[in-house]
Amino acid sequence: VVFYDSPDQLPGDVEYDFIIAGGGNGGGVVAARLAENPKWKVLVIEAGPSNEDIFASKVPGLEVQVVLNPLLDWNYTTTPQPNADNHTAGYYRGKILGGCSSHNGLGHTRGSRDDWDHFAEITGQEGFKWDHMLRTMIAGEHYVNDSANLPQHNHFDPSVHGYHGKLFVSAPYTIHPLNDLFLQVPKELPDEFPFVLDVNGGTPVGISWAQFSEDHQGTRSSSATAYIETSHDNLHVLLNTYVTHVLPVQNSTSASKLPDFRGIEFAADEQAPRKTIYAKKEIIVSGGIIGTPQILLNSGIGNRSELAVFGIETIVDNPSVGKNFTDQVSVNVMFNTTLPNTEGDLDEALAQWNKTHTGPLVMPGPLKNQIVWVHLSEDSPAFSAPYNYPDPSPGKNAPHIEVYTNQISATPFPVTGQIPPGLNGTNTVQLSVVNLHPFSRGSITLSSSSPFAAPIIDPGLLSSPADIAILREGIRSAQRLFSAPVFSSSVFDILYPPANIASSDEALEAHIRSDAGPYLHGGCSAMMTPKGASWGVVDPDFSVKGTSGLRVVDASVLPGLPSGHTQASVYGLSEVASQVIKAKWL
Ligand SMILES: Cc1cc2nc3c(=O)[nH]c(=O)nc-3n(C[C@H](O)[C@H](O)[C@H](O)COP(=O)(O)OP(=O)(O)OC[C@H]3O[C@@H](n4cnc5c(N)ncnc54)[C@H](O)[C@@H]3O)c2cc1C
Repeated sequence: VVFYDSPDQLPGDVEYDFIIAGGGNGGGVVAARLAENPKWKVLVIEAGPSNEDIFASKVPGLEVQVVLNPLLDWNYTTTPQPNADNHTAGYYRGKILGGCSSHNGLGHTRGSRDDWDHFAEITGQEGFKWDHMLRTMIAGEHYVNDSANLPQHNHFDPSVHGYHGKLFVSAPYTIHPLNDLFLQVPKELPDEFPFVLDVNGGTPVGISWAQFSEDHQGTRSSSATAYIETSHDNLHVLLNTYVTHVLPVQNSTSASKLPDFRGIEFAADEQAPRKTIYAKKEIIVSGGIIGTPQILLNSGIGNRSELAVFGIETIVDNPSVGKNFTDQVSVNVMFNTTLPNTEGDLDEALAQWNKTHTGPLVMPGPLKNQIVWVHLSEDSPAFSAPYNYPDPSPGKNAPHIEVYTNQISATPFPVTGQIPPGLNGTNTVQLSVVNLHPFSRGSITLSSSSPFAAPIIDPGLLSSPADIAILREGIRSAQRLFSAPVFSSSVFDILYPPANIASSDEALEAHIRSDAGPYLHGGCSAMMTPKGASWGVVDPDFSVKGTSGLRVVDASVLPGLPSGHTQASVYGLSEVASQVIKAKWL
């Protein structure tokens, strides 16, 4: 791979077959896969810097240092959320080669077979069917032992993993008494919390050991390290450069009558001169859930009346661009506990990581060892009278709820709601309860005619009352989990929200509205729909409706959210997109 740090360095005499706008999670995969053909020249244009010298991006436990670094993140904030007490939330997105895969929490979860079969059915993209997706994900994976070579028996199912692919995945864990307690729960409450041998086998409902995108050295594996850095010199990467527009080719000779969007305009910053180049074959937009709709809208692909407000000429009138944006919703929950707290000394941990690549910093958090996924039953109060909300889950293998422990600490996790008096000083087990399949939809819209201005980000948090009912039942599920007999002498009352609030639907609803935030697993803002559908942004072959020469490959094309964290889905769908694009040009 050849890197250029600014537009001035880009050679003027290279004709690229493919140009990719955004070198993030999806863009990195598709760039590297296309560059596997030595006859093709591929260019990636990425707004952020290289990941190579960013130490905190390598060390899983230093994730937050990258996320909160204003030079490596886009620092977005949502609009005030009217259904969540009007609060705003930070909406983090990586601005670094590898995108979010260079600064996320590394949790690697493929979703359920029901999610992918459903995605295939509603889009017509056969490659999304679970059986094909599983083969694709296995082929892309290089599963390894964790850096401390901890016992792995009964932690994973070797038959659902790949050992020769690009992305490193492993299952490190910290040693803590909670591990064995969690393993006892499936014996005591097997109906709601069965033991699942592998979090990534397609049937994830229950309690399983977590897996992470990192290698045998306890070092992050990302689309930048696993895909881009391992490519040959026919892959060029232009860093620190913004894509402002994709442009139609004038007097195109393309057989298609549709606008031929093989041009791309870019600049180092708002003051710098704009440059334009054209791809011989295709432009692929991979700017992520916010950057992608922003680039399309700036380029005149969007709702005509909304574009007119900013004086942008509409080339393709498509009202779906930037709409349907959705994210999972999480709330903080804390229980009183006598279990040992998980706080440690950062300097010591860093010294250990530097010396042996083991210890707490191998993990993105001190207690992310096991993940709990719950499928609410058909007669759950959320789906029964008086609420009778529809069930958003695509099938019995797809959980509605995630319960994920973060840490045990005497210091309350920062929360937006009121901390109950007396909580300080009590050890609390702190967890996230997440609604994985929200009905609520928001939008990404332009705020200005300048392509450099942050767009308006509205996740539409809790705009559907069903999402609140599901979160209520999620909190109650977490209460049932910690009421298992095995916790009788170690985990006690729910402290946040307090028990009297958790027991009342109305009080719990008010609490959820005050505490809920986006889980940063957004998707669907340039959603895939069947060919010929009157709505949606891309066709099943990832091409932008109403255009030629232009595709989108990133989380924005997801037709819904998976039952899990989103990066494995982005790796998987980007591999499928690469197969589709390669097949077209062979
Ligand atoms: C803090 C955080 C923690 C997370 N934790 C997890 C986790 O533990 N597990 C998990 O599975 N998922 C996690 N996620 C979500 C997951 O990382 C994302 O869903 C996924 O990586 C998104 O991939 P993408 O390709 O759609 O976008 P991105 O990876 O965001 O890629 C978009 C790229 O395009 C670039 N770009 C955007 N606009 C432009 C422009 N105009 N010009 C040039 N470049 C541009 C960006 O800089 C970025 O590099 C987390 C996300 C965040 C923010």
